[in-house]
Amino acid sequence: MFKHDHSSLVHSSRRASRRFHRRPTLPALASAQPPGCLPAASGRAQHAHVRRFDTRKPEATALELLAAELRIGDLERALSEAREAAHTDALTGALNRHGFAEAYQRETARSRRNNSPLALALIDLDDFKRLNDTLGHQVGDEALVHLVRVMRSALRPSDILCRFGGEEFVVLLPETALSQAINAIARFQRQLAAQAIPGQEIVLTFSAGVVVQQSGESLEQSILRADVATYAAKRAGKNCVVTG
Ligand SMILES: Nc1nc2c(ncn2[C@@H]2O[C@H](COP(=O)(O)OP(=O)(O)OP(=O)(O)O)[C@@H](O)[C@H]2O)c(=O)[nH]1
Repeated sequence: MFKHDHSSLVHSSRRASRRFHRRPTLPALASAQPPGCLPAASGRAQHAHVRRFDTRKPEATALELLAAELRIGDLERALSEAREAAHTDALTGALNRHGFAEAYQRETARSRRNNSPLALALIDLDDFKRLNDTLGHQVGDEALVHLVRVMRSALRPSDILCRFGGEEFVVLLPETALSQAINAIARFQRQLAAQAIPGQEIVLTFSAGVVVQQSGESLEQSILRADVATYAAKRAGKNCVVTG
């Protein structure tokens, strides 16, 4: 009986000790007591508490650091996705106006620094309203995606492509003189004519106005000249390139 009582005391003491050591190892964040404050228990418990603080704190810190690093990684990914979304047209993946404005600043600065020509083309799909009206907006959207895909494959990787609005796109061609820009856009025209919209038997055509940025000219002024040239291309019967 006595022996039994003794062993049960030992067992209950060991169980208490195991329970104690199984407690969470990140206590400082959630504890009602300030760090280092000893519980109102026996001297034995106080001793255990001090030991727990001394030996487990480095472990807790490593876990906290790891959790913080993972969280920072998540936040960086979310930030990069938000930045991308703010600069990109959701339908086609081309830059939107905001993204284009940034790219334009970068390219005009480079063009000035290197004294190299910077060409700009305004591209406006022909009879897009008719396509929407006859085949529906869904096919109209697919046509826009198709246009951007073909344009990407036809142009240089360094050329910058922006959906300016609706069925109107702007392409910035760095280090490109006027005659080279006309050739590039005409090549794109030929490639587009050779590829129907996937699942449809329709090819797209567009009218384009091409300019080279003049010294001291703003983006708005370049776009206006390109717009006048595009309008001239429409009046000339569409599916052609006019310079401004
Ligand atoms: N499917 C689709 N259609 C769009 C989108 N944005 C604009 N449009 C349509 O594009 C059409 C543009 O019509 P218009 O400005 O008359 O131009 P167009 O029919 O191409 O005529 P031209 O430029 O003279 O050849 C309108 O019907 C718009 O609704 C879009 O994101 N998706």
